[in-house]
Amino acid sequence: MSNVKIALTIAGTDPTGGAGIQADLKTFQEREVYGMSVLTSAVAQNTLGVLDIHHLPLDFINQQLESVFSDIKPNAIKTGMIATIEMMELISHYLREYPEIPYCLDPVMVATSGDVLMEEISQTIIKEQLVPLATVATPNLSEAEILVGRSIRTIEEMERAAIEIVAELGAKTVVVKGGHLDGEAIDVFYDGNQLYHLSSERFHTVHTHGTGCTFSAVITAELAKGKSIFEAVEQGKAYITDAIKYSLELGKGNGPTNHWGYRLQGLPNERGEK
Ligand SMILES: Nc1ncnc2c1ncn2[C@@H]1O[C@H](COP(=O)(O)OP(=O)(O)O)[C@@H](O)[C@H]1O
Ligand SMILES: Cc1ncc(COP(=O)(O)OP(=O)(O)O)c(N)n1
Repeated sequence: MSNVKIALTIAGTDPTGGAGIQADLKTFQEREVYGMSVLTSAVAQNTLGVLDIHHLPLDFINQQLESVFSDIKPNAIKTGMIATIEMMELISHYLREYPEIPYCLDPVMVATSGDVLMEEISQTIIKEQLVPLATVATPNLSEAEILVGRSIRTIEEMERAAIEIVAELGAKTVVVKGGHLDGEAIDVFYDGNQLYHLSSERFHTVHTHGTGCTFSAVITAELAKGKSIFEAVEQGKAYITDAIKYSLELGKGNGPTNHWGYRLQGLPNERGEK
């Protein structure tokens, strides 16, 4: 029996490879876990934005899930773009069947480009169906705002939202990501008992497409290896920091991060920063 650890992502696509399933699989590979993927929506997008979205038929998503679970059981699961209520219901059914598998919920709602990746009506359902199943949820500021129903502009407000997402919405733990605030890049982690700040310098770059996907994919990979949630989140922060620092300057808009950036630690980046 193989000892290899296995991570599954259930998400949409990015043909330019910076976000979605493509980013998740690259990250799984870099973290040395075997990556599997179930596709929810095919998205025509690039570094400038989203052109079009095609949702896969529900039956076909179900067949993909059946293909995976009837053959190769993952050690951890991540969900990204789940656009419709029907998809959420289907996926939550599988998650409930395997409560022993750690689950990282990246509640993807809107891309950095401003394009909507989830039907508005599904925003309520994600709260009810998916958040309570999450081992760790990783909302960015605007997603956390939708989850708690008020604006979040300060670290204290991030902390209050983190506590509420665990205590009232039922996630086991949460990271409220501060990528869209100013100053240091501070994420707030709440484990149900204690609040932690994960901070890094802020890089002044437009190349942050897919940061959230990549961050949550690292967390999933580390959970698949049996790491604690805190260790997984710390690793996610270290990895995404290097991925942004050594971003590849690709595309005409908000380019992707560098999924092998952590291997370049200590070297100067494209902007001459060490
Ligand atoms: N310019 C930046 N410099 C350093 N870290 C960043 C920057 N932008 C985002 N991050 C980090 O990347 C991760 C993803 O955050 P965020 O961009 O808020 O998520 P999303 O991509 O879901 O909007 C977080 O750990 C955040 O702190
Ligand atoms: C298919 C797909 N899933 C998720 C996203 C959003 O990715 P995220 O990591 O939040 O980064 P931005 O795109 O918002 O920079 C996506 N774009 N596509």
